[in-house]
Amino acid sequence: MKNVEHIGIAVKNFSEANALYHKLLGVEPYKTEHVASEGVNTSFFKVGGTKIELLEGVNPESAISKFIEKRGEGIHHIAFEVEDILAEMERLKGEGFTLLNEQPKKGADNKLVCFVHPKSANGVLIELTQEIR
Ligand SMILES: CC[C@@H](C(=O)O)C(=O)SCCNC(=O)CCNC(=O)[C@H](O)C(C)(C)COP(=O)(O)OP(=O)(O)OC[C@H]1O[C@@H](n2cnc3c(N)ncnc32)[C@H](O)[C@@H]1OP(=O)(O)O
Ligand SMILES: [Co+2]
Repeated sequence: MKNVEHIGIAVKNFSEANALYHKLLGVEPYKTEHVASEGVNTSFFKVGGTKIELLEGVNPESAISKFIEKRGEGIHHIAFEVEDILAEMERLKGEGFTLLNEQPKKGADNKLVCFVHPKSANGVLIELTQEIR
């Protein structure tokens, strides 16, 4: 694992949350992206060497909508950047973590991603990300 690539924050109102983080961080999001496969709208803010990813669910089945329904708004996941996602998935499986996808899938911001179940990681949803080269 290289660095914390982003922190994902679940929000109810995307435009209000973007305005708030703009005020908080003093920068505009450098990108917004709809990811249909996850049922989310995302926006990304650069902060130091990492990023904040705001996530809004666009349908009730989205992981973000379910999370907000159960637990309210807030930190949803931590994403770590990896050099070789397949190798890292194998390593984590070997260490007893529960992976939520068998194969890397396309995430936002030009990344391949894989999630680790929060129940196998002290209640924290972990995302592995590898840049698509
Ligand atoms: C935009 C793409 C990508 C990127 O490029 O960055 C993203 O970040 S997408 C982000 C959204 N996508 C995902 O989160 C995909 C992975 N998540 C899942 O597969 C599911 O959300 C889940 C983690 C398996 C939970 O789904 P499910 O079991 O259907 O939901 P429940 O509501 O029943 O939850 C079960 C249990 O887990 C707790 N939970 C759920 N989400 C989280 C979380 N983010 N962090 C910590 N705990 C979480 C939930 O509270 C339930 O616990 P109990 O109530 O104790 O049973
Ligand atoms: Co993410």
